[in-house]
Amino acid sequence: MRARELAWDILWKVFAKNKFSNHLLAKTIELNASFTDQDKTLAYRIVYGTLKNKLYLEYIANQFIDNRKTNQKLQVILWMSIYQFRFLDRIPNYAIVNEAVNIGKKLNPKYAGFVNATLKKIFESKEDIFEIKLTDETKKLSIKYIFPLSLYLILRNEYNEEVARKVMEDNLTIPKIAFRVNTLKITQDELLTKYAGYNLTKSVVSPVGVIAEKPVINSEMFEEGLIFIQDEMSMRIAEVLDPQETDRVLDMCSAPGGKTTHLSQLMNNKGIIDACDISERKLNLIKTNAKRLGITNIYPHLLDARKITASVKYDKILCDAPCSGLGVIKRKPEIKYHSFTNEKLANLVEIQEQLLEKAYELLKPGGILVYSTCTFEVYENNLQIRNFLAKYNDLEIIATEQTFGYENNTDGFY
Ligand SMILES: C[S@@+](CC[C@H](N)C(=O)[O-])C[C@H]1O[C@@H](n2cnc3c(N)ncnc32)[C@H](O)[C@@H]1O
Repeated sequence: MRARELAWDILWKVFAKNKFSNHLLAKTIELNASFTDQDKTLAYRIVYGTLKNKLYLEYIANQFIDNRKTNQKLQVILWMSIYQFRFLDRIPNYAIVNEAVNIGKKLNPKYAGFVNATLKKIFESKEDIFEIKLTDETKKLSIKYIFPLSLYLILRNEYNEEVARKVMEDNLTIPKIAFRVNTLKITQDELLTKYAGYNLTKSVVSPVGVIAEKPVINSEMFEEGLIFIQDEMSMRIAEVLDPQETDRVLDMCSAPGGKTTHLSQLMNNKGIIDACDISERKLNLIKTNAKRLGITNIYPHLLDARKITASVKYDKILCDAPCSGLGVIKRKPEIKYHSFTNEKLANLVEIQEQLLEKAYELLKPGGILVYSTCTFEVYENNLQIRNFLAKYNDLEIIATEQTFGYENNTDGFY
């Protein structure tokens, strides 16, 4: 499989089957051992570039096709070809067209002519096809910021125009490369000195956060378990729970272990952390991560946390609930395009409510519960907690906070 074919395959699965591009890219590249570094870079750039700009690319393509009558597989070929034409230097037009025609031909020999003719028409057009000429201001904003109209309206209704604009602008910025120092092995200052070549700076959001100017995945500091790659705002969650060395802690939805390994770090690798998750694949990542970081006080359980039947009660509980993920669209642009229906929202809200019920049952009197999500959707956040508190008069709220990604160029969290 060649780079563009691979990119098409991944984009198709993201758009048609709600899959996540990072998993698909990692898996497919692993399976294609013959891929050169150049192939990998091109595949990454086309996948992320097309995803990030999809609404704009679609707007351009729709000036040349009837999108209601054109098969979506063909539309994906057009979007990724327009992306290369508009945003990638040094790729000759004939190479873009040839590769696109080959992908079309493989899908259906009849597609080749359509792809060839449409792309030639687009590439030979005047520059003004790239201007957004819509008169409806809301639709124009949606394309300008590459932000689905439905999400813009949710933000506007649930917050206000200013917040909506800032979230939309932020969604186009490049996320920072952030990681957490594993203080079980090294201090933040020691790490900064040892790896000065990475131009590392201290985070202003978390005392163990660090920002790097270049990727740190598979670096020596990563392999040696000195760091955990994590968004800075996500680090705040374990810090807010503030677990102690003698605590018994429950992390209800813990995989792949970002917050649970941080909890362990804050507990000096002492006490007990019961870490549940329903995904076996992701739970295995906790084991791998804990091993790399030198952590031994986490006990992973493959379990639906709503069905925990433990007789023990916990000093501290973290409920980092499954959610709509709208706070992480800067890092995972596909979330914007996954359909966000009322039915899906209602289902998530119900699961979150059931998790909170279980947390209440398992919390010691005087214990502390942190409920967190990576979304700005109020039904999953403020309203969820308001309903929860209304049910029990022995619960007291210590603090609530909704953060948006635009405040510190982080992910958005509740
Ligand atoms: C937001 S992610 C957790 C991220 C994790 N806390 C971290 O910091 O790395 C939500 C997790 O909830 C898990 N999940 C969903 N429903 C669950 C349930 N009923 N019980 C336990 N885990 C669940 C998902 O598999 C997913 O890994």
